[in-house]
Amino acid sequence: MNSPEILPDYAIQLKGLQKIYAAKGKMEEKHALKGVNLNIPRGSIFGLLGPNGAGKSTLINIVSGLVNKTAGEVNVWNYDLDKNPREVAAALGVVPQEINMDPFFTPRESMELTAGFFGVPKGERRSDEILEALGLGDKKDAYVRQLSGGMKRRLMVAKAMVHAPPILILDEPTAGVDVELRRQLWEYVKELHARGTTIVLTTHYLEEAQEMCDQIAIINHGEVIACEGTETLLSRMDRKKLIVQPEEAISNIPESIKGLNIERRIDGALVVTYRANETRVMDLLNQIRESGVRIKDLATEEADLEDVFVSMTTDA
Ligand SMILES: Nc1ncnc2c1ncn2[C@@H]1O[C@H](COP(=O)(O)OP(=O)(O)OP(=O)(O)O)[C@@H](O)[C@H]1O
Repeated sequence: MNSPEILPDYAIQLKGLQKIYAAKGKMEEKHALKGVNLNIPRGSIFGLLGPNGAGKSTLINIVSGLVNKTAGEVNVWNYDLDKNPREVAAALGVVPQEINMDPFFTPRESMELTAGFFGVPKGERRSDEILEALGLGDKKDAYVRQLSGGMKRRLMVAKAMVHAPPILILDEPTAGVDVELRRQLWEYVKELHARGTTIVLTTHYLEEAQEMCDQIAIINHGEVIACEGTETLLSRMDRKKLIVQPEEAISNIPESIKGLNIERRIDGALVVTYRANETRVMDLLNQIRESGVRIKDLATEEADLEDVFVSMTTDA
């Protein structure tokens, strides 16, 4: 696409974005987005996380023009969605959650059709190069119906990149994709990012988000409840875990340490979650020892995104 002269600070900006799905039949009206403000910096790998039904797909579908917003502003690559929908579409490559592809085309044909749709001149098309990069080089001329689920998903990514958009949006890109293919997909995404593409992704795999994303927004019930650098988000959570392996198996947690935030794992280990700011590990260990538990081994773990996510999205 023709980039505007001045590169935007933000790839995507949302202001007061609202979506109300009208009541239909037995379905009640649903306020799916309740005034979302979000700034997605150009050049970031931005993770959009939230429990099922939080509003992530609604948000992505509005930005990509599949769902009409009820109120608010959407700005993509300095273009207003209401005023310049075509420029917005050209700035985005969108990989939807569901695989939707014509089974009677080959990957190469499918790429060429999409390129034609976006008006990419023949001389500028890079279909083969993109298919190659996604590990589909030897499947270029196979019918889509002959591809495995993981291959189809990678073809969706390839198609989204056909017009070389500066922003790539991936909605749950690795659901149902095996480990090896996931790795391959992420390698390609990282490569695109290194070349300057802004990446926005939703994922249920928090580990993946933690590894991939430099910024993360957490959405819950249609509202953004956190939006920060991944490191900052993790450091805000001063929770740690102390994992104690007892000398002998314990059937019940001793009364005197039940007051701690303690759990017994399936493997018999006792896991105490504590706040590093408030509690010293030595004090915990002393309490455990005094309760009669003989300690065979121990370890500590930092909080991960999973902990942050659970603590933020669990309703009190
Ligand atoms: N077309 C629709 N009509 C009515 N309600 C809808 C429609 N699409 C989504 N919703 C509702 O809006 C809310 C947000 O849904 P959305 O799909 O955006 O969530 P999500 O965070 O993407 O969830 P998931 O991770 O399960 O895809 C949900 O309560 C959902 O039931």
